[in-house]
Amino acid sequence: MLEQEEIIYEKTVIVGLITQQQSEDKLQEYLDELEFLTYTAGGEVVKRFTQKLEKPNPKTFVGTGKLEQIELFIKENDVSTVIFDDELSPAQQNNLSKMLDCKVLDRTNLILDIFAQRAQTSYARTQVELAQFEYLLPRLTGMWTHLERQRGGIGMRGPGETEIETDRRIVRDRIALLKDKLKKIDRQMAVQRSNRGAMVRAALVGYTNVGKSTLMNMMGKSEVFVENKLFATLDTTVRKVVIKNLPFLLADTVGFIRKLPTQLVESFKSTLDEVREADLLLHVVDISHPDFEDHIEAVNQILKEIESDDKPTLMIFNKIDTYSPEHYDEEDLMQERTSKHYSIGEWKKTWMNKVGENNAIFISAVEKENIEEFRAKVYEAVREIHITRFPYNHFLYPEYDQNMNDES
Ligand SMILES: Nc1nc2c(ncn2[C@@H]2O[C@H](COP(=O)(O)OP(=O)(O)OP(=O)(O)O)[C@@H](O)[C@H]2O)c(=O)[nH]1
Ligand SMILES: [Mg+2]
Repeated sequence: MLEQEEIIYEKTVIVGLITQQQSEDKLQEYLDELEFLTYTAGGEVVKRFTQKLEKPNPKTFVGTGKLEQIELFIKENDVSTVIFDDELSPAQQNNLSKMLDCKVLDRTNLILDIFAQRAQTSYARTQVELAQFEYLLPRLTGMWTHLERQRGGIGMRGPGETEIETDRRIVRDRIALLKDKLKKIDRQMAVQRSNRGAMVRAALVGYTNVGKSTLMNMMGKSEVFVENKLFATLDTTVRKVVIKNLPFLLADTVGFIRKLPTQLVESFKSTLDEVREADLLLHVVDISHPDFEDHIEAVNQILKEIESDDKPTLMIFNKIDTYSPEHYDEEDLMQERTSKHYSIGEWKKTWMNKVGENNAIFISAVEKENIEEFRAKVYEAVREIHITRFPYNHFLYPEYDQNMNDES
């Protein structure tokens, strides 16, 4: 008999602020996401704490009263971890872990932790480790500042300082070593990429958990790890795909997220090279997610950061099978009709207007809805690039519907 592995989830509370830039609704969305991240990392959120503040308290992030509430709750409910929705400064992190006497994490921490948990290959592990050390380095300085203040400067220049200096040196050395290691792997990967010849290269990009790997499996008949958790994919997988005799390369890539730690974007640069060097992007969107438009924004922002925002792009709206608009009551004169009430048809019109009729596709990868249209539009987009690159074999690849019957 198979032994069932029991997963024990750590009891966790999450904390976020309502500020002028972050309305209550927005905060709840962020906290939903933070809760999903926590679950992915192995935590169970038992309570959310929120507070209205103009800006975070520089010492403790939340105000004193709120902190007392949190402390009490933690004691009474045996909570082991508190996670804050924004990046904490080294000082805040120190103060909070002392005062709350439990594990204190922030969003960056949590994401780094998930990446560390999920990194499979030595390449991914190296990239994550580098990001973790980059995150740690300024925090070692913070630890020192805190000791210095506590025990005073004079007479403290003994072992304390040496210790931290040593720690910092170790971390810096480690960072240099990891960067070196990555450089070597990068060179190998670049060679691999250049060996792939002149085939058109497409990359699946998008927010985490939208269905990129599911689509990849569907297209490439390959088995890529799919899971309803965040960041299932950390390594780029490239497969040769053939639609109607036209071969091209398709890459599945790491999912993006709002407030992605900068350390991660940097250390994952080489993974993201696959995106940077792609001829065509398939930007996958989970239309059933209430914040999908924010997700598109966040993805576009990261594409801009890696200088890939000007590539030909197909917008793939996935999971139409689970999309349901909010109910709109026409009798209710107080209620305004907004995009939350749009039908799939209305979204189609909106996006086709925005990006062009051929560049917006609405599908369900799981229920296999509209897959024929998806294949046709991807074929057309690849073909477009292909015939610009190889004008002489134009005739080999006719328009999609001219060879509909010739299944390949
Ligand atoms: N209902 C529904 N679920 C889907 C669809 N496509 C994918 N999913 C589910 O969405 C979840 C995430 O799918 P993945 O393919 O792992 O998503 P991903 O974009 O690769 O995620 P990361 O690698 O984490 O960035 C899985 O549980 C899939 O089964 C769809 O069309 N409809
Ligand atoms: Mg994936």
